[in-house]
Amino acid sequence: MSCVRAVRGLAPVCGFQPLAVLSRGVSFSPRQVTSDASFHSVSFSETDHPRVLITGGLGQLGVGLAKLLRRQFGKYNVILSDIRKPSAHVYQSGPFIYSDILDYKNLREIVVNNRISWLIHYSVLLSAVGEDNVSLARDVNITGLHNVLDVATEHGLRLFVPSSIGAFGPTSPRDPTPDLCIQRPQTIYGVSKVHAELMGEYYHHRYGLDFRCLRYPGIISGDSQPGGGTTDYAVQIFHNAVKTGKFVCNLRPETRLPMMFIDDCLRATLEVLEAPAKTLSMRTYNISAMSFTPEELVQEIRKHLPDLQVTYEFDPVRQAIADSWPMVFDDSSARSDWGWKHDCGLPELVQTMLNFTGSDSKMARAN
Ligand SMILES: NC(=O)c1ccc[n+]([C@@H]2O[C@H](COP(=O)([O-])OP(=O)(O)OC[C@H]3O[C@@H](n4cnc5c(N)ncnc54)[C@H](O)[C@@H]3O)[C@@H](O)[C@H]2O)c1
Ligand SMILES: C[C@@H](O)[C@H](N)C(=O)O
Repeated sequence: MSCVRAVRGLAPVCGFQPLAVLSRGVSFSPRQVTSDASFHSVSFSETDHPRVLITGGLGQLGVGLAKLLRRQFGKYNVILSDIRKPSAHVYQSGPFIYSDILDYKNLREIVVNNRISWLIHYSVLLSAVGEDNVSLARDVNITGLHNVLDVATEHGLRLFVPSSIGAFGPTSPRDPTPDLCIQRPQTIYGVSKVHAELMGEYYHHRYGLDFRCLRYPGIISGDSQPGGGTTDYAVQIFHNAVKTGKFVCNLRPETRLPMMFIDDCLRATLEVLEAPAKTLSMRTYNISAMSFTPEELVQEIRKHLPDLQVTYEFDPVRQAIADSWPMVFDDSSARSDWGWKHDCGLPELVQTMLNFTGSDSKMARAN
């Protein structure tokens, strides 16, 4: 069995609620917003489909999300953006635009000129690279978030910001970790994620911003590389297993972390974005699929590649981060509120990843 499934049909979604609106340097009332066309968000009755902007879209998750959303809403209704140069394939597959999340005016211009109605905020420095450059992580993850919150509020956008298992810390309950509990993360990444959750919920409460947030586990993908996180080993092992038959793991064998296949993660994102507001009892949800240790992953891969050789040389920074994160994620609220259900467990994940990396390396050898 592999982890491939059709996306649910598009349900109609409601527009933003015209409560008091926040604007940089300008304060205006809901009535003024309605009368000023240049500040009015696109309502779904005008277009049928949302107009989507994805920030930080050239990382591990953005290209896959754009592909999914373009299938659902049309190629030209989904714009990828980043500060990096896209590959020829990405550039040819749909609209791409340069956007530095720290440039507020540029962000606003893109939203206005393209009549954006959904903003999906993926720009980030992940947990391990964030510890290498705290000041940049603070800028991108916190100042960038402020820019996105303001532009989304000002223009009545639906805003999705992912959080992470990294939003929890050593004093959180780790097995299982519920939606609501102590959150005292010990990384700049985790601190910025708690900040994003709280700011988004505050803007929802204070200004009516349609903020939606999922706490993703470590995400495993075949056709995109992770960007410097603690869970990266669980992607890299497949590439090494297929190419060289050897892998050096930077976490200890018994380190248990929640993980998810990318297709489940992206589908969850679309589902929560489409969920009628009345089904959301919260604005920030845990989502989960499986939890495993490096040792358990190796055992599962060895069912297909019995000669795989693995050694463990743990990286102290990543190990300390992993030891402070949830081991098992409780996502019962997402399941009961808006019907979240994962498709892919560990055996299916391994089969799917080996199919992908195997065919990928055969193609590379043939070229
Ligand atoms: N991948 C995972 O396992 C995982 C797990 C939990 C949560 N998340 C969250 O999902 C989102 C996407 O994650 P990802 O794995 O694709 O991240 P990634 O690190 O792979 O990609 C992040 C992107 O942000 C871009 N970026 C950096 N600085 C920027 C700036 N100033 N302006 C615009 N873009 C900038 C980078 O160029 C990069 O392409 C993030 O919010 C992340 O925290 C990811
Ligand atoms: C878990 C997640 O947020 C990311 N993959 C990281 O390890 O930093």
